Amino acid sequence: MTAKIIDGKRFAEDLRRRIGGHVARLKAEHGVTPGLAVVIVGEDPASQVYVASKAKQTAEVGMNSYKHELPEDTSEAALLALVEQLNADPAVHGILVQLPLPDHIDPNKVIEAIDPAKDVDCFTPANVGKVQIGLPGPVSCTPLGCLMLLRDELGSLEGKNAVIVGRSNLVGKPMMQLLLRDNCTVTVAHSRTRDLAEVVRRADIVVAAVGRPQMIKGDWIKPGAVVIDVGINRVPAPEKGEGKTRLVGDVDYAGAAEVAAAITPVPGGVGPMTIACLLANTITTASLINGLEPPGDLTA
Ligand SMILES: Nc1nc2c(c(=O)[nH]1)N[C@@H](CN(C=O)c1ccc(C(=O)N[C@@H](CCC(=O)O)C(=O)O)cc1)CN2
Repeated sequence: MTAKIIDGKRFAEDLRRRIGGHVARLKAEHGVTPGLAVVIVGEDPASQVYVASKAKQTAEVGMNSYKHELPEDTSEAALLALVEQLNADPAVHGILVQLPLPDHIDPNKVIEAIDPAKDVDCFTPANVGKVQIGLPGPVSCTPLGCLMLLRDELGSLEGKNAVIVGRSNLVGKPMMQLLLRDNCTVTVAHSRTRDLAEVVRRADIVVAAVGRPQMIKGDWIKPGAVVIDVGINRVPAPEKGEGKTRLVGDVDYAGAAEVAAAITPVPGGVGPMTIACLLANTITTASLINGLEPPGDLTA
């Protein structure tokens, strides 16, 4: 079997087109222009690329984009003051503080300072709880993107055995909630799981979010499974020349593609969905802040 490649880049483009339509309707019918503020502290090169893409794509779909670039030595107090200012700004419907933050800043303190109504990452305790009990609101961007790709591929997920490898607050735990809500039987595996290969072999759906390059081998995959690879790992690529690198996922792509029914590539799979879902969440928060029903096609 050679797996179908799930084209996240194309899916994200289509999602952004739909988001553009929702922005236009919010403006024309309700006089609301959604605004997203993105905050970055420091010089991390990957974070700078992601934040630049977020700001560009926000403007492209017709939203207001506010980018705040703060130096590496910004104090925690100064960052918290900026978050407070954005919480109070009526033009801002979404606030995202790019992670990771420099070591001297406690990310939990910053996340907890964000008004849950504007928490487009869905990182605040209030919004994590809402996802758990199924109340309307934003949903963590990367898991939401994975869910959209899975539903598009499989239709109903009901009764599927889903194995998530990784238990992070960013991906593993919210992914578990979303798959449970779609009536999957969910197993969350992690670094201490015994017989991980055997656990993964039972999965109709594998979500790999462990952060270790190509850790999940092709012969761990059940024939016909759908594989969603969340990992983005930069590894040396001597075949491209000295000092060159390439991106790989958490799954041995070539091996898994021989047995899976469908698989996301890295790059071009889940990554682009993360930013598109951030824009989707901004529509959701802008709608809720203005007393409107969020569009059903943009959320879980
Ligand atoms: N506040 C947040 N911080 C971080 C998040 C997040 O969702 N909220 N997620 C990641 C980084 N991230 C978005 O911020 C992100 C990562 C990767 C991609 C992406 O499109 N990747 C491309 C490859 C890009 C490359 O060449 O390096 C792909 O997979 O095709 C988008 C967003 C951590 N921080």
